[in-house]
Amino acid sequence: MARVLSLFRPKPFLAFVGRRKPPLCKMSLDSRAQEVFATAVGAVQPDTVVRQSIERKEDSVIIDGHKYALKHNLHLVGFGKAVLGMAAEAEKIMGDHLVKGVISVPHGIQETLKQNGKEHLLLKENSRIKVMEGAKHNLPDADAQKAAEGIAQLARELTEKDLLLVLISGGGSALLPAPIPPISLQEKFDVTRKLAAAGATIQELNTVRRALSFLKGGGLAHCAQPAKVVALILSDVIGDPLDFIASGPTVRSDVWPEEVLSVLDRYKLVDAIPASVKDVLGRLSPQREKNKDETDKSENVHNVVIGSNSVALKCAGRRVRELGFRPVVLSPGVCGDVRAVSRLYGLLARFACSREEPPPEIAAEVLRLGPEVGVESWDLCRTMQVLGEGRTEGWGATCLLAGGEPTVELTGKGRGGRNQELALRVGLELRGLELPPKGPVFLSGGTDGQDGPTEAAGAITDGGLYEEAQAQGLDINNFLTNNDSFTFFSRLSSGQRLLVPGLTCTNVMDVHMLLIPPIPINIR
Ligand SMILES: Nc1ncnc2c1ncn2[C@@H]1O[C@H](COP(=O)(O)OP(=O)(O)OP(=O)(O)O)[C@@H](O)[C@H]1O
Ligand SMILES: O=C(O)[C@H](O)CO
Repeated sequence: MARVLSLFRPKPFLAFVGRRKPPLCKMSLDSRAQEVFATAVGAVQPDTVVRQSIERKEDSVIIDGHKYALKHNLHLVGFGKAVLGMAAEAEKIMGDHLVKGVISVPHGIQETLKQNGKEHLLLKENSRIKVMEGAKHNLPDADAQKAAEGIAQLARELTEKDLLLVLISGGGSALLPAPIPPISLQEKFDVTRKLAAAGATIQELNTVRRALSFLKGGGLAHCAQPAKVVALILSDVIGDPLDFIASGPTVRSDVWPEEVLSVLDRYKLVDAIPASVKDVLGRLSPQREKNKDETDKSENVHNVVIGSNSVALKCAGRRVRELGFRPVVLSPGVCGDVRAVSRLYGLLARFACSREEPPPEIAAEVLRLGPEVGVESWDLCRTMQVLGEGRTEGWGATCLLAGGEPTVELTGKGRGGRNQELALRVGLELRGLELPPKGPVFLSGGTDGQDGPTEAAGAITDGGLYEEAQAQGLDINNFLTNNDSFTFFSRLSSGQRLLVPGLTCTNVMDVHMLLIPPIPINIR
């Protein structure tokens, strides 16, 4: 254990923050990749995104171009993994105009933030916001349900003079459970757990959650009527769909029982659903009725995405330029099986490093993979154009940036995560792409700092991975078959390739990075 822990000292990741940096020419590609990752994560810190989205002007605030008068009428609720830091910042900005608040945040988060030296993300002692911790292991529980009740209660008490600020981030669904009776919390949990285990997407999961909950799918905004509602949202879903992030509690959405049943049917779960769920779906959905309510005024609700994977990639792109690379952002929506995604990055690296005009088969395969990995042909063509220019016109080093959330089909019982598995697979794809002095480097990291049930956020690899592993007696294929990427990277070179930023307090899915060094003149 002591050996494993020693791997997790946040070494190079934070090593550059607040210190004089080594000159660019002395920084390795790996160090630059870590620095860019740190910038991406820094851009979407909960306090930063809230500060950037609220402009305080005497007794009013401007949010996304809308002005709201402050008359000691502001109430605050929130739910999600990044919400504590968001709430702390919002309270600082709103001062004593904030009357009262309730937030539902992950179990143990306050203690964890203290231990990680992140006190600035905690509420002040005399805060008017009540913090309720729950949803241990990201699963809805009685504590989270109590918090959801507190949040609903606060919303119900509001009048037309009030303004409700709703802070939302990933993990919000589990932190705001409010099953529609007669469904019990356990029954609702069982349905979503079975769906998740069967491989349902977050859109499918949240379609079902919205149908079974009072507060999701616009239910919270409805409770707050006739008050004005402003929701600040840190997105952890590809494409930033307001109605799916945390199951859209402030976004009116119709619930169609047929749609919910078709999701359950797709995963062969219709027969397994309890009578209470059938009962709720069988009746005209309360949410559907509620959404037809004439008093539900949508102009009273304003939803704003204040942080996302795109925001993180944009800032990362600026840092990439400072670090001597030409940035190209492929897409913030990379998804699909990790094998297809690793193949894509391998092909793009081959395309960029090709000594001559790359064979047309490479571009053709890249374009064929597009739909499988959620990337438009247009984005693939644009990216290949930049990579091609880098090669033919001597642009120097290039850095491809992307984001999203690929999936891993679990076949083994090892310890790992999708970022570490992706990095491992890309390392194999890069084999043989050695350029003097070093070939392309690939980084994949979860912006929340935690990749699956491991202490790492991801890993950094290059084409030398296979030989390095062999020399140390590690059989890569065995580790891959067993989904044991964390054990692999922990053992390889004393864990040096692991990316271990520690708790980041935010979550905008994953960041991928392919750093391509300049192609030497003699092989261009
Ligand atoms: N041994 C493993 N190897 C590879 N991937 C794994 C392994 N174990 C779990 N995973 C993957 O990790 C993912 C869960 O990762 P994680 O806990 O980082 O959640 P997340 O999707 O980032 O959720 P959240 O947004 O709530 O943080 C699942 O997609 C699962 O398939
Ligand atoms: O809470 C949720 O539903 C997921 O994190 C997606 O936002």
